[in-house]
Amino acid sequence: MLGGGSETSATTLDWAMAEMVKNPRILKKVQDEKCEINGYEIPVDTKIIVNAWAINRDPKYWRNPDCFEPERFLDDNLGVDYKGNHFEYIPFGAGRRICPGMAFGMANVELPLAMFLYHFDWKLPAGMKHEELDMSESFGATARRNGDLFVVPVIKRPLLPPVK
Ligand code: HEM
Repeated sequence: MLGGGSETSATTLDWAMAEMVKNPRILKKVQDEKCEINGYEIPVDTKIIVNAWAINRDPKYWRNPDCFEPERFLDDNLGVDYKGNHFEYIPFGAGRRICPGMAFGMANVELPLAMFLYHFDWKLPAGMKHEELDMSESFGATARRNGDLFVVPVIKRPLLPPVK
């Protein structure tokens, strides 16, 4: 393992340096190279934040991007999942810094949501109409709802059978 790991890298470095000093044009080109991505020059120490919010709503990739249409993910042709393989949908990020808690996060969301929907029906309070529900977001590390959500649970399938 030591031989396989050190000899190979040392020989490659050795030859790379030999080729560079023998070809000064290439040496200079490599030394002059700066970090440039898609035509943008990225200076050292730049902090870059990926705007996942905008990417996940980009009309170039999403039909009716601002509409709640979860059925879009059932569409076989879409073939997009949340696991970081499809860059147009990155709720957990992608690449080597992808969210390491993805499986835990999914269980944390899916299980309670399934139980909320299976055991209860949900109504809005005081005769509020569903189209009146305020959906504005607040700014922050996560896009939380602007105000608290008030909903009235109506038992549909109790956890325990009714006592006789
Ligand atoms: C629905 C739930 C969750 C969502 C939507 C979510 C989303 C994200 C996103 C977008 C990132 C940034 C990824 C990137 O930089 O490309 C991230 C990073 C991270 N998440 Fe999550 N996350 C969730 C749950 C969790 C849970 C349950 C844990 C821990 C138990 C967790 C731990 C972390 C950590 C440690 C990082 C930083 C990883 C790094 O920078 O290398 N997350 N998450």
